[in-house]
Amino acid sequence: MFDEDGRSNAPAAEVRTAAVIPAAGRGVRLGPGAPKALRALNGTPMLVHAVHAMAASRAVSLVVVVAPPDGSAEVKSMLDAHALPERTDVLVVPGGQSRQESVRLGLDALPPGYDIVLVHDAARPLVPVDTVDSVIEAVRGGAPAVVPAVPLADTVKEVEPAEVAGAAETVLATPVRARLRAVQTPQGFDRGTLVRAHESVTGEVTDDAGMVERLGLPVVVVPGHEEAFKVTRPLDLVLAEAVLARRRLNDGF
Ligand SMILES: Nc1ccn([C@@H]2O[C@H](COP(=O)(O)OP(=O)(O)OP(=O)(O)O)[C@@H](O)[C@H]2O)c(=O)n1
Ligand SMILES: C[C@](O)(CO)[C@H](O)COP(=O)(O)O
Repeated sequence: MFDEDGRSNAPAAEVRTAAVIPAAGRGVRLGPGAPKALRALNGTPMLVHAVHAMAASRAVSLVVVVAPPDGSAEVKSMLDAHALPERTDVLVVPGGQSRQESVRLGLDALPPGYDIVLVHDAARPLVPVDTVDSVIEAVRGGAPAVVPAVPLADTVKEVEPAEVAGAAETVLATPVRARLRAVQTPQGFDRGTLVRAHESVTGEVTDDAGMVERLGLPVVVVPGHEEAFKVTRPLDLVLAEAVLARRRLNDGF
């Protein structure tokens, strides 16, 4: 669908979209307990919220869940207990040792016929459907890679990391905050571009769009959303449940 320079050469209307959800992480920063994606938010596993957030978009017709290595059966029964719209199929595959490996395993399991791929953290269970749709729309519009992002509230410093744990760090620089963005998921891709990135880019990367950047292709930014935050530390669980409570109030029940 895209040539080597990232230019689109397919009509948008024929394109089908799948979402890959890496959910195989432990959640070390969240503390002891079940793998993070399987932990409950208001009684429903975080992963189930994330799958439903993808399925809320009418454009998404397949969700590939990348489960904790020994957790595929548990994930399947969790998903069976929470019906998805009829238009949405689900596949569950076991994950790997790193997020990058888990995403690649999800991509390997994608059947033909899906030309746009979203990659969405199970750890961002509350992303609103409008954000998902903006990402898809930008890929349909011709971008090889799209990220949702929000401006930063804090000033950011680049530091020289301490050589010994606990020692003071020193500041090297203060990047201009107005040029910085905190990047969220789902990140959206032309499938061929994402597969090529995963085949050819090695070394440490913290997101999929970063791999596309290394191919020298443009990554387009669309507005993210404050509710698309990543559940990483214990306080994030409290915040996520508060967001769900606010949504229930706004929905009138
Ligand atoms: N081997 C891994 C590691 C991470 N992930 C997924 O990647 C997403 C973002 O990762 P992160 O929030 O860092 O999750 P964890 O790796 O579980 O967290 P931690 O670093 O605290 O252990 C999560 O949905 C997580 O399940 C994955 O599928 N496979
Ligand atoms: C992909 C990501 O959510 C974009 O912000 C983030 O980089 C994942 O980082 P993590 O350390 O694997 O949580």
